[in-house]
Amino acid sequence: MEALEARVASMADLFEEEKMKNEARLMKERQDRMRGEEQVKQLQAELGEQRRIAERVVIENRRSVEEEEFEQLREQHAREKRRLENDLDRERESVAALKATLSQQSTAHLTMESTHSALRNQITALTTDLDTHKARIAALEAELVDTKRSNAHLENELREAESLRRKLHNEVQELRGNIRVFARVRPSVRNDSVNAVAQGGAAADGTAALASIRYPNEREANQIEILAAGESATGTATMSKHIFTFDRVFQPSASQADVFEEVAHLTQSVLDGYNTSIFAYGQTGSGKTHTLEGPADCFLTGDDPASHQGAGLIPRAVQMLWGTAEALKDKGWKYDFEGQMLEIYLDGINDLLGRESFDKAKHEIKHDKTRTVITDAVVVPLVSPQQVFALLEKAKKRRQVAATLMNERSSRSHSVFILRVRGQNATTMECCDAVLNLVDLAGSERLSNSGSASDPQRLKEAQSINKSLSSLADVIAALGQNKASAHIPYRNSTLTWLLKNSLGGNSKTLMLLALSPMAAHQSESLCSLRFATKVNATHIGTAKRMLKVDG
Ligand SMILES: Nc1ncnc2c1ncn2[C@@H]1O[C@H](COP(=O)(O)OP(=O)(O)OP(=O)(O)O)[C@@H](O)[C@H]1O
Repeated sequence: MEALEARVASMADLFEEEKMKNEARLMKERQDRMRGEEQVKQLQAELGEQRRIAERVVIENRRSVEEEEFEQLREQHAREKRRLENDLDRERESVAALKATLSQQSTAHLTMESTHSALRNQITALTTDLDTHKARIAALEAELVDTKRSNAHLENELREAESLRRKLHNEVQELRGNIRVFARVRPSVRNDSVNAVAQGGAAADGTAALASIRYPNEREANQIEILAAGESATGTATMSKHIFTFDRVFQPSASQADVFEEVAHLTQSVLDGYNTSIFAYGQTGSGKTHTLEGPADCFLTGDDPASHQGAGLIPRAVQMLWGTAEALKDKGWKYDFEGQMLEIYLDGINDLLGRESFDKAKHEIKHDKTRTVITDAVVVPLVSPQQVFALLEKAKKRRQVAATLMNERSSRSHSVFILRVRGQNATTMECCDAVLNLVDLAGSERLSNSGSASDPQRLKEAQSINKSLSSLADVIAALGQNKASAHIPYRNSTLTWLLKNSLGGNSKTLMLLALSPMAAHQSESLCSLRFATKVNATHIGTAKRMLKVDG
């Protein structure tokens, strides 16, 4: 009990102690709270003060920003004002300009109105004119129809007249005999002076002396006269005059077109079925190739070498034959052409269109009644003048190759272009088959002038040329005897044997004698002129048309 009482007493002490501690703590807490509240009040007062300061700062900042903005706005307004003032000035100026334009345009408008009314009057007048013209055009159209009709009629008549002209030309040709000789004297060329200087025969001014040549019968243009210095039997110097008459003589001034004009009809007769041969004869350098072909690059002159003013007989004849064949289509004719290009050198044949660039084949010439065949030689169907020119150029190159290989042999070989023409007329059932030979003969100079004395190859060439040219003369002379039984020595040379079917009574022959104008060549010219005179004196009978009617 005592323990319990002691315990209660200690517990009461503890309780008292605890109570006192609590009160002390509560009092302390009250004190702390009172101190905190004071601090809070103080802080709140400070905070209020800070807020006021901050608000003042904010207000001041805002005011300064607003002042800046105000300043910017003021400047912007000032700028805007200036810009507007400028715009206003400009607008004022443009209004002033527009006012000026307006006043001009009003004036222009007034002018235009008066022009307009004048034009309207003009239109009325023109409309009246137009009506008149329309009526006139209608009348002219009617006239044109009439003219076309009468043109067609005239064209028909012209075609018939052309046929008649061709027939008459052939008849005249037949009456005059079928060998014609034309002589052509070439102008002096630069090479003449070069050669004369080289041979010491040039005049003091470096030019070569010209032969004394005259053309007595200007109107007929068929005579040439050469005045040659010589010696009498007693040794006195003499001057002899040699006059030669041919079918036509061309002076150095004659153009290629002038020469062709005279030869055109003859070449054209191949379309009528006449075998025709044209030989260019003369000494080396006398103008044979120039007359037949033209300048060196004559077949390379664009698409149409025949239109070149220097073009020779061959390109012109080819162009004309194709043109005429085309025109004759209206009359029912259809023509086929084929060609061969050969060279005769040392009496042998070289095929200039052969497969090899230098032909080594041995060719034989075979004849039947109308046709001549050269074995192993190329025959090319020809479809256009351009194709012919290309082949002629090829042949020319081949000849040059051979010439380079064989020392200028082109002057010492004959070149033969054979153009075979076959025609058929579906309306009349006529058909024809004829050949045009265009032959550039080798230089005709005599042995003494051919440089053959010192060179055996030259001697062989010169002998071969002489043989073939004299065979040609013999054949022509034999044909001139006009005897059915006469022996014609065609076989004496490859040239005459090749051309057998195109020489003689059945065909037309033209010898184009080329002559140099130079004094140094005068004696050769006289020889050529004498040869041509013999040919000209030959009268070969009537040419026969190689024409038959089918059915
Ligand atoms: N009518 C002419 N007009 C202008 N030049 C010409 C005329 N005839 C010839 N010639 C010129 O004279 C020179 C000799 O002519 P070309 O070559 O035709 O002679 P050629 O007789 O054929 O000679 P070759 O026997 O050597 O073949 C060439 O330069 C040629 O251009």
